[in-house]
Amino acid sequence: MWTLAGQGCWRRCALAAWATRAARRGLPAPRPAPTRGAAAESKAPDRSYSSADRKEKIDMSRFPVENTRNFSIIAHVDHGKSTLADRLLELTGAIDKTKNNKQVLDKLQVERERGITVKAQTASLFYDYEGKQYLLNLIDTPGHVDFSYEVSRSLSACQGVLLVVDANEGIQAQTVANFFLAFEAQLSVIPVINKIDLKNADPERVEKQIEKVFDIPSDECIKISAKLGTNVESVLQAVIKRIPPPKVHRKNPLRALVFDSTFDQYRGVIANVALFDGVVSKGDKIVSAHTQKTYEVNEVGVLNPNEQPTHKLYAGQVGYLIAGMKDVTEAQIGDTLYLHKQPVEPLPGFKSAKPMVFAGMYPIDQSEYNNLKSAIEKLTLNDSSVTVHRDSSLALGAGWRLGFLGLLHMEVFNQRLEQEYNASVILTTPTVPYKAVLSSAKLIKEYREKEITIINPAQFPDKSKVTEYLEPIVLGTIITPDEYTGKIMMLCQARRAVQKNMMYIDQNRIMLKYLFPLNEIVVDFYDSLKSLSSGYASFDYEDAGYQTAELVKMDILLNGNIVEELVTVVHKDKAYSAGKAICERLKDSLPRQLFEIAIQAALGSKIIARETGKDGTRKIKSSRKKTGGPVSGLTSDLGHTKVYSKAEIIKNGS
Ligand SMILES: Nc1nc2c(ncn2[C@@H]2O[C@H](COP(=O)(O)OP(=O)(O)OP(=O)(O)O)[C@@H](O)[C@H]2O)c(=O)[nH]1
Repeated sequence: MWTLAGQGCWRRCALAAWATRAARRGLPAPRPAPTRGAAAESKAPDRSYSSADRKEKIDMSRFPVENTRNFSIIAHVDHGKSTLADRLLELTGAIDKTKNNKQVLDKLQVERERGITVKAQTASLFYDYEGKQYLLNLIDTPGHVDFSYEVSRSLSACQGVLLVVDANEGIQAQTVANFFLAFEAQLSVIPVINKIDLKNADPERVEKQIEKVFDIPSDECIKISAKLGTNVESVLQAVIKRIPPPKVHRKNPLRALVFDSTFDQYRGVIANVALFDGVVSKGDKIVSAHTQKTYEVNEVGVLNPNEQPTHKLYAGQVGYLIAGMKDVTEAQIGDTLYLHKQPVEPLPGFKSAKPMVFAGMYPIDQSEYNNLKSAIEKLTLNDSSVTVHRDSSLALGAGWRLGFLGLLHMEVFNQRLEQEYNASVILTTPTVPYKAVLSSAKLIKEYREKEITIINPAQFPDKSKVTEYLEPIVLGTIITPDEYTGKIMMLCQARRAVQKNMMYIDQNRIMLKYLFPLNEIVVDFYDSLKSLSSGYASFDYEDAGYQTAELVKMDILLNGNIVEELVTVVHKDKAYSAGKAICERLKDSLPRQLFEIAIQAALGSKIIARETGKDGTRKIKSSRKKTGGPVSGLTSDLGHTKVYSKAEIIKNGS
């Protein structure tokens, strides 16, 4: 069994291993800052590669493996990753220095509107240092937990990371989660303390936190202001000195990992590749290990940060490749590309993402089904963490049941469908994936297995047909000033959480670890946590498997008829309060009718809550917030979101 002491022991072992590994890797101690002359020399970018010279193809053979570094920027949300990336792009001449450079790598409309990174973005930087030309491949990653799959994938193309920590906020929950992703991938970690220009910045306190939690000596921290550009040059130099070059072989046959891809309607699939072996150039015949199809390479290049064609790409380099793949199913993220007639052992690829919430997605009009299908296929090429199953509903017709990594992820996917593919959808109640161990021989025969996963509450099997139900659980990390600890503990208890660990990361900040049932945190836990800690507590979670739970299926009836799309699964102890909340919300949200509507929540044949709907029509506000906020479509949820009728959605056009 997992005990408090056990966990501490695990962390100590992990950190000890980390320290040994760092020492074994021979990470150099931080060197003295370069002399003014050296810094001034390295500051001048080599204009032969810069934005002024985009038409010339870059000769990538000028960058031997030992002069190549691949690194990601990781951090808690809003700690300044994208701002640091802007400064690094400016310093290396990839973009001109103007006041307008704000989060240049956040290219998607949704990222600009919400001010968050949702897609990892790559940029190849060219940098002269101590008389050598370096190729620095940077990947800017998202900070929010819902997009951590992007981070773990990006790390597979890197040998090191810049771990950015806000000098005022200090280590937060996602700093810890992201550090351990890098640690497990055995990457070199360079801690960067950002925002030292802030009035309340306390970089010395943050240094101590980093030493205590990650066992990284405080003199390895680099203190910067990404906003003002203070000391950013030393970050580039640390990348060169402390991150090892990739271990690759240019003389071996080509082995390229597709770590991201997008679909362009004119050019087909554009695959982002990291070359582990060999060379690839225009005209080469390549094979996809996944589909075994052969293609001719039309273009290769690097992102600087826009596409810049090159003659070739060499092992150790990260770039893009276009090879006439016209179908979105042809370029899978995680695929290995190799040269025709020179087969290689495919690279391990990526662990597939584990969806945390599922929701039904339907076209508003069934005649739009094929267009929506094509839009979902193209978008899931770019966001491979979304899982798609076909589904259908009596009221909504043919559609899909989509799996997302969280509610923000679901909202962002929905928003991207609207903005990038002009697709309007109806989205149903989000639900977490429950499991049931079947006892009914008939059902076992039907499903062909004893333990089934239920992603649609309408298909939740009756208690008489199962041995036990299981619910997904997560290990949550909360970091908070200690004055809020009591209130937070009460909140966690109310959410059926079990405390696993508690430690001070400095004099007045505490890190709590809890095992939570996923359905207790997926909707509004973060908002409650923020509000009772005046915004100071942060939260992150990771999958922790399943636990036995007393679950019940709750039907919602309108005038005695079960509405399949509103069926939910709840914990037995919370059924009454959840039923009451849903009925009350429905009463407020249903369109005005000429007659009374009985709104009921029922467990089997037993009615547990009732409201009478008369004139509850309310205008639907289409406000969007950074987290939470309504999604378009027919959604009730686990008792927190409004319920929109299909007619309302069409009428309001949201
Ligand atoms: N004062 C100050 N503000 C900064 C600094 N660096 C970033 N910021 C601000 O912090 C906010 C968040 O910066 P981003 O670069 O978007 O942070 P991020 O880590 O990329 O955010 P996500 O991608 O959403 O995780 C922005 O308002 C920046 O202007 C800094 O050095 N000093």
